[in-house]
Amino acid sequence: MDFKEHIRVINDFPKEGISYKDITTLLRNGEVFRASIDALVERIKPWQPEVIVGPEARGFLLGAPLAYALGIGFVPVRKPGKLPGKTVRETYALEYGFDTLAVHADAIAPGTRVVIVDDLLATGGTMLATANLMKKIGADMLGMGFLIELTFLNGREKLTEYPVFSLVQY
Ligand SMILES: O=P(O)(O)OC[C@H]1O[C@H](OP(=O)(O)OP(=O)(O)O)[C@H](O)[C@@H]1O
Ligand SMILES: Nc1ncnc2[nH]cnc12
Repeated sequence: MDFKEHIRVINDFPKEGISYKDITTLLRNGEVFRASIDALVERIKPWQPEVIVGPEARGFLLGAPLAYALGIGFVPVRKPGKLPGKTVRETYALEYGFDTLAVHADAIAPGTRVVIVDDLLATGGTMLATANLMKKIGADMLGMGFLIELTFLNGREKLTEYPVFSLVQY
């Protein structure tokens, strides 16, 4: 399956100079959506994770069905002020701005085998912040998977501690 054919590219969104990779066109096609989850399952199952972690918002769209397919739990990493319990936080830089991420402090028991999934790797700031949150709560980080990687932004250089894969590259 050529996932790129189903990803819409919109130039100058959300700011001039950004070539936005829109996955809504992939998600709305049931066959392609399922194939993308199946492809993630194939890559991630051998790592034998106990929990999938996904950052808000697009990490939920792939992470939750992936966890369901693997028959394991899903832990959301959220933007601040959204989680009701005690949280740990990390601030990070985006391709277009700054943000903070938070996770419930008790979301994952120390030593739990965790894989993080997101739709897209750009500068790597989101994934590094998510990995740092996992470190803070004592998770055993097995690796990270992405649907899309923007290779020219060298996000992988921030993530050299971990195995990283992506299904399509720009
Ligand atoms: O590698 P980075 O430079 O950190 O960029 C990648 C992140 O940017 C996008 O999320 P965004 O923050 O736009 O939020 P959204 O998922 O709520 O749309 C994307 O879904 C990744 O999470
Ligand atoms: N170019 C891009 N397209 C879609 N989502 C993004 N997140 C960060 N950079 C992005």
